[in-house]
Amino acid sequence: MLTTPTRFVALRITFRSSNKFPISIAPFPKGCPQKTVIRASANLQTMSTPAAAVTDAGRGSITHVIFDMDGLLLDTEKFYTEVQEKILARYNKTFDWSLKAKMMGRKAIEAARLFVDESGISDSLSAEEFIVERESMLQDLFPTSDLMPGASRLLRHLHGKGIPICIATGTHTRHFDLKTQRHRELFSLMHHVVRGDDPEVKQGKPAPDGFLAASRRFEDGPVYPQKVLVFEDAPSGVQAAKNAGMNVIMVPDPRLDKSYCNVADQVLASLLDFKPEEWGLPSFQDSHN
Ligand SMILES: O=P(O)(O)OC[C@H](O)CO
Ligand SMILES: [Mg+2]
Repeated sequence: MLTTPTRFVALRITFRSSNKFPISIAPFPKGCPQKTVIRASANLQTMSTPAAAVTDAGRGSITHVIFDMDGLLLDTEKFYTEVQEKILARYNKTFDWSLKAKMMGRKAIEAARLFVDESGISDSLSAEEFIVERESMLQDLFPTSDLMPGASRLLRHLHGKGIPICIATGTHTRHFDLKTQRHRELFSLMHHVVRGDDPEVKQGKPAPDGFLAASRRFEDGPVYPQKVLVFEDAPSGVQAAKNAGMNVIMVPDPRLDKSYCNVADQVLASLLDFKPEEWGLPSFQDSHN
């Protein structure tokens, strides 16, 4: 009989080798064996992964960079959390980070279905009703969005060095416009933006659609996946980048269970910790310290 950790290992290997993406991502149990970590692992408490832990696959050969937006460039995940906590409180339930981890990064309707189903309120509130209800609250919050630490420095650096950059976000166009309205100049540095309601994004993250569309739209695209570096904060987004065959750096919220960090090639506590030269990109001239 298989032990629980071994069962997780078997699922993991089947999943990766078949190149399929899951509908939902189950976390590894805490303390999963080191051998299940196919790429670099990192403990969120220990900040950035040592350079030696970065795999060789795309290292030194990155030519293009794709950014996630919510929770990575913009501090917007807190708005979703706040609103969802309020809604669940009405049903005497709490919104926890295991549900948050599954929802983040996904298209709105996909996240909404997870929310009502997994919190057990689907008999009282449909996914569609949930979206309508949270919308009025989010509309007021999104225009106040702040940048995440290091986002401006990194985007300006890569753009200034001529590295093509773009965004692949699960957010639809109307929310994108609200969230970025205070940051138009910075976001204008992007070569292009692929949003969740883009016709080429048939399925949201963890499907690779958004990242593959983003790769195709570079001037010299489609770019060979191993030459692309993706920055993500969400488990579904990290998996989407891997499903697209790309390199991925995860910058997770520290409250996210560390078991979600095993898929990324590198895990950083902040964009400020990124060292471009580890990936063959021009190094920063400044120091953030
Ligand atoms: O993290 P993003 O940018 O793909 O956005 C996804 C949702 O809008 C928020 O989780
Ligand atoms: Mg995100």
